[in-house]
Amino acid sequence: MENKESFLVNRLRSIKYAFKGAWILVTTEASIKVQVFIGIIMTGLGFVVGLSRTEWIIQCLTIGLVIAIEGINTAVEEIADFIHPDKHTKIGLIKDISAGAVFIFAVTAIIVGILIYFPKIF
Ligand SMILES: Nc1ncnc2c1ncn2[C@@H]1O[C@H](COP(=O)(O)OP(=O)(O)OP(=O)(O)O)[C@@H](O)[C@H]1O
Repeated sequence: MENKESFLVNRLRSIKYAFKGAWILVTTEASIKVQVFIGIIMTGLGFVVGLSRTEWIIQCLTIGLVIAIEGINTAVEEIADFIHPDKHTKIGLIKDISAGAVFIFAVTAIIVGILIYFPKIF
């Protein structure tokens, strides 16, 4: 019972830290703010055009993944700056690769958006 309680307390503490991290991202990171803003606009647009259940699922997943990957990119940048605050080609490469991963999914999200909205608008 004691183990079960400490497990639950630990899980709740992890959720608290995760909320704290999400709050830091949403309130301090310009790129995350932009993605959240786009997510809100797309959600509004979804109601306007009347997305199907499947389209809502795909849109929610896409918006969530864009923001989550952007968040991981921010964490990579923070680690890079922490372990090596000065300029270094390796740090530049690490940041470029991390930004590249964000870019790949951002392009994917645009393609998903075109596939969902193009037939509804045109
Ligand atoms: N310490 C460094 N050493 C070498 N190159 C760096 C370093 N820091 C940044 N760079 C180069 O500058 C680019 C931008 O880095 P930066 O940390 O400013 O990211 P950013 O995309 O501007 O971040 P944000 O998403 O916070 O705006 C990197 O992708 C990398 O090419």
